[in-house]
Amino acid sequence: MTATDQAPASQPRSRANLAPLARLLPFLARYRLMVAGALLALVSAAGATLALPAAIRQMIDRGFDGSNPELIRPYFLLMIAVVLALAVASALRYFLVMWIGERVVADLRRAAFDHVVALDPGFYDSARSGEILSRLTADTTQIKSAFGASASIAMRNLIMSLGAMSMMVITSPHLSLIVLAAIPLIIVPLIVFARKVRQRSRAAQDTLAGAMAYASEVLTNIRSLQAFTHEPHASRRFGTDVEASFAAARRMTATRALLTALAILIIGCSVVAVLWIGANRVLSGTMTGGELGQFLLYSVLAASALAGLSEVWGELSLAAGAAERLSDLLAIRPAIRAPAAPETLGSEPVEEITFDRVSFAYDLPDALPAVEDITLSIRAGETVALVGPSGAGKSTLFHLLLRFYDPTSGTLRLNGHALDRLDPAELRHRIALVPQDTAIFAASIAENIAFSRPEATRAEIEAAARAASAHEFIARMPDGYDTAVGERGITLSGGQKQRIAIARAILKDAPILLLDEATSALDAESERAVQAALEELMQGRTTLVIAHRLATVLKADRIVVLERGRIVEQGTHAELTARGGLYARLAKLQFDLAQLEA
Ligand SMILES: Nc1ncnc2c1ncn2[C@@H]1O[C@H](COP(=O)(O)OP(=O)(O)OP(=O)(O)O)[C@@H](O)[C@H]1O
Repeated sequence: MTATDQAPASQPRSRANLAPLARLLPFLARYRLMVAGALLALVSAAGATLALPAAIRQMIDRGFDGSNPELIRPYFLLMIAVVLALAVASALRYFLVMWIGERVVADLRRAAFDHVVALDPGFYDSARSGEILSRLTADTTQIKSAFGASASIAMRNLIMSLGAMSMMVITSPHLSLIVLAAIPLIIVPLIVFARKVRQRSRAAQDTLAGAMAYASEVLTNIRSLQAFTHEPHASRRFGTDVEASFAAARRMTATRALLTALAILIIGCSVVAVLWIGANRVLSGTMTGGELGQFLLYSVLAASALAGLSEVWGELSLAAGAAERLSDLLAIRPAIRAPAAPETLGSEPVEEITFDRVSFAYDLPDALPAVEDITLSIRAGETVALVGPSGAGKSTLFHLLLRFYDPTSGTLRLNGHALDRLDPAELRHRIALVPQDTAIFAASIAENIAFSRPEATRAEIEAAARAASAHEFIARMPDGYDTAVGERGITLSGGQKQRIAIARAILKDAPILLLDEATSALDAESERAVQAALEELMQGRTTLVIAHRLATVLKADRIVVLERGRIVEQGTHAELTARGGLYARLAKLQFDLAQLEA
């Protein structure tokens, strides 16, 4: 699966109803006071806006009849007071609502991140990490606008449209009837057009997301790209995607422009019609000029509030889609959890690791067991080498020991405690893993080593690096331990990365060591440095090693040979070679070369 395949799926989906937004109410409930303040500001601003036309009417009807110019003054003063209230309430509303939006989304991002990093590796076997990332970014941003700006606009427009329409009826029931009859004429075409705009904007977004996913894939693999001089092809492909997204955006903009023209035309014609009918009523003396002015202002307010509502509806429905996906993610329970009352290892030293008839199959349709009926006991301080063809189940044994998965049947124990009776964190504290591919983060060398123990002092980090034969190459770097290494350690060689991983494990100083030897060949000097570092690391620890090097196998106390998930042979190098079984064949094939090199 490529990032390109993921992109459209990771776009926020819109929802016909807004119910999923309610699932995020607990996040909002923490800030009740701010919400109450925002509502108060909202209602005050709407009230002030609705008071203006009434003040204007008084001004026209009383002030302009020419009998007493003095009468006009209090109305101007009143209007200034109303404008002042409007300004203060609007600013407050903006600040509070935006604050709530930003706060809720910050909480949501933290909750979602904490949640996804705690999910078990089994979840990530089937999940798309691109999609999870987009939930953390795109979906939360969508929700921010819903809880922030859009919610505020929607509520203001709802209150304004209801208020303005009520005031219209109060001002002139007769004219209101005419307007009410015209409302469907205005709204239906607008809704149809708005839907079209929404569809087109989705299409534009999806095309762009595809282009961006492709760009990110290209940048991640920039070296392969340039090695294969693939740049012109990549530029063409990206160019085509960007042009397609431009075309989609152009279509959306054209529809939107048409929608604007239509809206102005329909609303304008309705206002002129009302004005014409109203003017006739003023001329015939059944209505005052002020009344007509007031009515017109209310109808303009109501119309713009309704138009605003239809605009934010799209925004809110996108947010509802985002909220649904995010709350689904938050509702996933990790398969691996600490039991309610975990047994504890306390300060017990590691005495024995046992696999008791352990079988396990990955959660895939029709998956064969990755390991089957494994019975194995490893004593404290012992070094056991796991050997076997690719896919034999060696890494799976590591996954089970780290309790990334629970076995399908059988039990793993540490000092007699079944692993699922322990808190996974306590178990993992006792294990140091040196994987084949070292995860290097975009940070300094020191921070990368301290990954296994972030509170370690510089002296401890340096001691670990020395023990891992890494100090020399680090000291030669421009800023020593403070040298920043690129994302995924692009500036480090294979052997250097391995020694960083070993330094990490030394710093962790855990009693159990799981070592997945790297298969990639190193030059003789790096090889010796790594080997020396490993020997230092294995000192006094209970070690399980997936062995690819003859030197490692020769030093192991015991070799366990796996084939298709089962243990087929066990013994020392000499015993197993003498037996002439799978190990003898593998050793001949794999290690002859190594011996030649040595
Ligand atoms: N995350 C996973 N999801 C599904 N199946 C998996 C997963 N990891 C491994 N498998 C399958 O389980 C079996 C055992 O794999 P495992 O990685 O344990 O073998 P291995 O002996 O470590 O191989 P190698 O030496 O190539 O790393 C294989 O058939 C593999 O396809």
